[in-house]
Amino acid sequence: MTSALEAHGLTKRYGRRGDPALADCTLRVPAGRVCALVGPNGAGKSTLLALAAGLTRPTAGTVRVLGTDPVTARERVAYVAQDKPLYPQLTVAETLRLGAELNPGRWDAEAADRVVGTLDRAARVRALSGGQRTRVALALALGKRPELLLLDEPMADLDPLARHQLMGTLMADAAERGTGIVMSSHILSELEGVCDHLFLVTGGRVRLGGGIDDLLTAHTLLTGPVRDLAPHTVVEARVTGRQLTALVRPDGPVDTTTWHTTEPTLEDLLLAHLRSPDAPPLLTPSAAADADGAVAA
Ligand SMILES: Nc1ncnc2c1ncn2[C@@H]1O[C@H](COP(=O)(O)OP(=O)(O)OP(=O)(O)O)[C@@H](O)[C@H]1O
Repeated sequence: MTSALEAHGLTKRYGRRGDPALADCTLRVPAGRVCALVGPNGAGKSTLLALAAGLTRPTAGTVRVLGTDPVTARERVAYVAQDKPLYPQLTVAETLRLGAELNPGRWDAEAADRVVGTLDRAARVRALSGGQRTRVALALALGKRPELLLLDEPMADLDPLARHQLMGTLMADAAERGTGIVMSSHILSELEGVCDHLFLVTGGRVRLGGGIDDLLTAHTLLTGPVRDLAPHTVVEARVTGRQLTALVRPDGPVDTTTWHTTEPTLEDLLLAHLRSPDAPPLLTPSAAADADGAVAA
């Protein structure tokens, strides 16, 4: 099965000095999935999206999009950058016309129109609010009928109602046409129930990646007495008085006579990994790409 995005040893260094923005990333996003890219400021999320969009070249390693190199894939991919670049002097209607002209044979005026919603078509882009501009940028992206949408913090400046509405439109479209989506976001509540895949990036490295259900079931929250947690892999352990609370990746059955176990929420999982930078990385099989470039089963 073709991957939406596949990276092998992908590294990006902007200058000669300092740490790379992205370091030796090997990952795979299966086609047709809705994938979240999360991580703190400066983690490398935008860099990964820009590499996938073919806007910048890797310093080392490779990235492939829809089975080909990102520049060749551009026609089949829509990318909405964090700053949503648009022509400020054009009206909304002129911007949509430009979208149609730039995408002959592909343009879906109806889809673009749905995203623009009630926005005044005669308004100039420069007179729009940040959230309204986001609508226009997303309309251009969706109107292109892409096979893959790369969205860099798409909902950051939308009000809650608009966010909910637009997310609904995007997801309905993705479900109907099998469009893949890879989007970065800081808003965890925006992702839960919407995304089926997730990558957590910190310091330019992928810490966690795969199907969200697989990631959740690979972890267990334990509470109980302060005891050795071996043989389980400990992501985070905290002691309050005589009680231990730990997020572990079980290695074999957990002793439920000693520990009370629950499945973590997505937020538990992400926060524990963010607080424990030394926890070993984990990619589930669907997110892992073999070192020789072949896709893992
Ligand atoms: N054009 C650039 N020139 C130099 N350094 C850059 C450039 N773009 C990004 N960086 C650096 O690369 C690192 C990763 O930045 P990136 O924008 O990819 O992070 P991010 O995870 O998207 O952050 P945020 O959540 O704040 O948007 C940061 O240290 C940033 O300063």
